[in-house]
Amino acid sequence: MATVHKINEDLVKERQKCTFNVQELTYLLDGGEEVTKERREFENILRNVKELQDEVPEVYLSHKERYENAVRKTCILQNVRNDFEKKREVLSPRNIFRAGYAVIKDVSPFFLHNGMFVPTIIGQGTPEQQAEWLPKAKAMAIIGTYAQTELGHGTFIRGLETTATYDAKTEEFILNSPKVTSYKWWPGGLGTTVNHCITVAQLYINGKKYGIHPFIVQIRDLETHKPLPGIKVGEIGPKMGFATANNGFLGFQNFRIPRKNMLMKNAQVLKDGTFVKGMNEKLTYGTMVMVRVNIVSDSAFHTAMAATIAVRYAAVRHQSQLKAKEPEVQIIDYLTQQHKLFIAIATSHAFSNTYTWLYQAYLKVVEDLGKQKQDHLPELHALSCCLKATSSRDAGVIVEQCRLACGGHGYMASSNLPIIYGYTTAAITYEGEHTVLLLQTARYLMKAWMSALEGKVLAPSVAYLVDWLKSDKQRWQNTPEVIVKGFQHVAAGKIKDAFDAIQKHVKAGKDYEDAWNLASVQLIKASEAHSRAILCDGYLRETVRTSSSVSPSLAKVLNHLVQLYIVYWTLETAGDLLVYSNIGKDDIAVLKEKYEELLALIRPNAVGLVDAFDISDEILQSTLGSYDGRVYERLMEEAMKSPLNKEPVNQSFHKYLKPFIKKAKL
Ligand SMILES: CCCCCCCCCCC/C=C/C(=O)SCCNC(=O)CCNC(=O)[C@H](O)C(C)(C)COP(=O)(O)OP(=O)(O)OC[C@H]1O[C@@H](n2cnc3c(N)ncnc32)[C@H](O)[C@@H]1OP(=O)(O)O
Ligand SMILES: Cc1cc2nc3c(=O)[nH]c(=O)nc-3n(C[C@H](O)[C@H](O)[C@H](O)COP(=O)(O)OP(=O)(O)OC[C@H]3O[C@@H](n4cnc5c(N)ncnc54)[C@H](O)[C@@H]3O)c2cc1C
Repeated sequence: MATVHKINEDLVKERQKCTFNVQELTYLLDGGEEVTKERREFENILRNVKELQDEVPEVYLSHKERYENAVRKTCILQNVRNDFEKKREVLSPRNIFRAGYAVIKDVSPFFLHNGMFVPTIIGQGTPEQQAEWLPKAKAMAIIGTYAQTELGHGTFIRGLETTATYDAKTEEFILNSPKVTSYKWWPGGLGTTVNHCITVAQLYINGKKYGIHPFIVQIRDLETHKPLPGIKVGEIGPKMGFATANNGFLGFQNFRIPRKNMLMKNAQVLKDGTFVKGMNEKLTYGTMVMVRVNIVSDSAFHTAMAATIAVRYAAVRHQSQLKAKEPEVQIIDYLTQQHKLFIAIATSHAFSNTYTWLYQAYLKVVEDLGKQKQDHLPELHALSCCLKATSSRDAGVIVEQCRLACGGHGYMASSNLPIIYGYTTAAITYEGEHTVLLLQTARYLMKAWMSALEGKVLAPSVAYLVDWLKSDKQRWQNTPEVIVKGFQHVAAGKIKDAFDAIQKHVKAGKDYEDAWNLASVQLIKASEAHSRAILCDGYLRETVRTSSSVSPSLAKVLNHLVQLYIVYWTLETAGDLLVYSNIGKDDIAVLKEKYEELLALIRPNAVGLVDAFDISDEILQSTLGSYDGRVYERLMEEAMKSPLNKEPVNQSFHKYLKPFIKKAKL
């Protein structure tokens, strides 16, 4: 029987102070009581699977052992999931995603199968293609990944070099990687796990190039798992994080696949080699849009994980005295600590709220595309780019801030903060590099500005540009609504400045492309300001919307959090607001006080707020952040698992140290 430990007394007191119902907030964050129950039930089943408990912490395993252990556990997880889903409805994707952390400390080698392979078959395949591959993929009779990036090109996908040449005689495509730079590089699970992949390649028919298209390719024998003839595949080696994601490389040499393997929901190649264009060639990029939307949700979760660890630790940790002769204080009582941590909680809420509406917008576009309507696609692309970029970047900063807030112990692998950081920082690059995505949004913003100048009606997310052009800047008030308008003014001002900068360079004789490059620092700043305005506006709206359907005590806390988020960003960007809005120095001074008041208001609820994220110890996997707060005991228990502590004297003493010391004595 597992030993039940006493909960740390500080945490007990913190939980007694909480002014709202923690469970009510958990249900709200999960999207309903039923979702929470489903999640807890599944996590509980996993908790009791003995084979999922690691005897040796993953960190002490070799690269190879770590991978093999991850595959072993991922297979068990999949089987448990299949059994669970046989009895009930299919688990929600977010619940599956969360449960994965309880099983594998790092990233699953199946991450890309569920994250991109299956969604691409759904998003890019015809009904016939879906009927052929989806049942096998969903049952994991075939395991796949998404192989787009190459050694030479990741961002500029029109420049990909893998070729798919159509041979009308045999009705096949011939895949080739002409140069070393054409090798696929990065796809998760590709190294040694998957037997299929979606390969994105340049289509050639009768010597003519038709751009990039997705192909479903079997790369390994289903029985022996050996690479098929014409396939060169392997693992790319250790990285900063993603230790068990099994990222791989892949090259093709005259590798033939049947015509039906080109995913043809959009463009098609007919038997005789006729190319039929799709409604919009950018629909080929559809899976990336979906994943960018999901990354906003991932960012919310990673921020919640880091906040949970750091807030609980800050409640348990005592260090230094505020006043002489008084006991050492809980570090959470230092205002600077609250400044580091409470924004982490609020940020997670901001991203969850943003994901809620962004995902609805995504579903609406998918529905519209089904009816051949694509009016909202450019706006969704622009939103998903800047919100992916900003949420992953902010999450990276917040996770690092939480690590710093844990002092030296935050640097321990057993705190789990390094792994969480590895995860969040990877997301800043993958699925569209940060700057590149901000520039995609900037492209949309420049067009929107032009339309605003022409008096056209704009899409809702940029409608503030028209308001800004029409009205004088509104009189400043320190209310959340007016501050959000202030963020919109900053965004509008920066968009105008970037636009004018481009025009200035063009007037001076530059090509538009060069002018764009010369203005690109301003362009990314405009895009960032737009993201912040969208995040604050959406977070405020969602909070107002939900506040009417929750208890008054919870509504009050949610209101504190959204205000904290907005005031924090006002103070962080005060310089911009002074330039572009009517805020005055005195308003900023008042907001500084307001910020301190909000920290004080949130303080009694800090532990309750992170408890409400309801991240189980198995998922958190942190010595510093466990629910019972046994920080020091756990640190010592984990240290004792070090193989170096398994013997009183390590052999290196006899081999090297002893002779070395002896020599030094002479
Ligand atoms: C809860 C569940 C959680 C699951 C989590 C799953 C996680 C999965 C893990 C993922 C691991 C990582 C995977 C990967 O990284 S896969 C590889 C990702 N690669 C990229 O993202 C590449 C980035 N590059 C691009 O997207 C394009 O090259 C780029 C957009 C930068 C440029 O493309 P292109 O050169 O073709 O286009 P232009 O810049 O010339 O623009 C032309 C117009 O096209 C519009 N456009 C561009 N992209 C899109 C799009 N996706 N949708 C709609 N429209 C698009 C663009 O706005 C231009 O329009 P205008 O001409 O009107 O301005
Ligand atoms: C952990 C991880 C997992 C991944 N998983 C997958 C996967 O499963 N499948 C897959 O296909 N890919 C995957 N990738 C690849 C990933 O999508 C690319 O690395 C990413 O899109 C960035 O492309 P790049 O590496 O070519 O960067 P580059 O484009 O070479 O970026 C280098 C620098 O150049 C700048 N730059 C590039 N273009 C421009 C521009 N137009 N304007 C201004 N600046 C520019 C960038 O801002 C950046 O600072 C993964 C990557 C990582 C790190």
